Amino acid sequence: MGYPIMLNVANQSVLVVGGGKVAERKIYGLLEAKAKITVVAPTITTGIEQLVADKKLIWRQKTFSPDDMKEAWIVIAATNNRAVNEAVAKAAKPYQLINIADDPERSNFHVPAVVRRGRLTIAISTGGASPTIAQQIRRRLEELYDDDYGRYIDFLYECRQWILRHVRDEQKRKALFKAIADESFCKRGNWEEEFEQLLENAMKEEIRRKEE
Ligand SMILES: C[C@@]1(CC(=O)O)C2=NC(=C\c3[nH]c(c(CCC(=O)O)c3CC(=O)O)Cc3[nH]c(c(CC(=O)O)c3CCC(=O)O)/C=C3\N/C(=C\2)[C@@H](CCC(=O)O)[C@]3(C)CC(=O)O)/[C@H]1CCC(=O)O
Ligand SMILES: NC(=O)c1ccc[n+]([C@@H]2O[C@H](COP(=O)([O-])OP(=O)(O)OC[C@H]3O[C@@H](n4cnc5c(N)ncnc54)[C@H](O)[C@@H]3O)[C@@H](O)[C@H]2O)c1
Repeated sequence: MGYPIMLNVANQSVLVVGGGKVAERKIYGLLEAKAKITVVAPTITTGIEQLVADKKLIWRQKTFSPDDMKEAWIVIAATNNRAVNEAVAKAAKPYQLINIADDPERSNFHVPAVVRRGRLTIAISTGGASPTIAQQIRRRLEELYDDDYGRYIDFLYECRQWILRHVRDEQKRKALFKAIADESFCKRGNWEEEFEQLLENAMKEEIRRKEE
């Protein structure tokens, strides 16, 4: 059973061995997370070519050699050659994070299907049982949690920061966090106005208590 974590890969070196369809898909996910990507492959897809032209990553046009792995924190082997993918697995140091596209057993992490909505991230893994099912579940969740929901999550983030900075009373904080995370609050849709109203009521109470 995998241990799920959210990895901060911003500005970290990632090596992708292979430049085909699978490599391209993983690269898009890595770029979203702002990783510093090097691709080693004799040929690349037109999608990856475009990323090279836009200076989003570095392409070394060559076949893999173990030296390519020196700087990398994360290594993804996605060539169409089993022996090459195996050579990548063999060259990995114990502290490197490694994903072998055709050999989950030799990988020390798997890539889940992902839904992103603002600050919300939902990752789906079937533990190697069926990537196709992971994709199906992603599509269902994408319908359930639409872009509007992402805006709501980002609104909650702003509120939370404000509350943490300005509301001292712990009970009051908790009550506010709970109120804005309520399903009916989300559904009514007047988030800003209702939040202000909630704050006003909370502050009134504070003033009244001070006067007593
Ligand atoms: C979720 C997703 C993320 C991503 O890759 O970004 C992902 N695979 C996706 C799609 C997909 N993969 C495959 C198909 C073709 C249909 C089919 O075979 O079912 C499709 C569908 C398609 O392409 O449409 C084939 C396949 N995949 C693996 C093997 C090797 C093996 O199992 O031995 C083979 C056979 C290769 C062969 O036969 O040669 C292995 C892995 N694929 C994983 C992740 C990891 C386990 C995740 C989990 O268990 O949930 C794991 C272990 C390693 C890894 O790569 O991290 C992404 C969907 C993203 C999305 O749409 O949201
Ligand atoms: N994990 C997954 O999600 C998933 C999904 C489908 C397929 N697969 C597996 O992933 C692998 C790649 O599939 P694909 O469809 O992207 O293949 P592809 O044929 O589209 O691309 C293969 C890439 O590997 C490169 N390559 C070949 N030899 C190389 C070497 N010695 N050094 C560096 N690069 C080299 C090629 O230049 C090409 O860019 C296959 O083994 C396939 O079984 C995995």
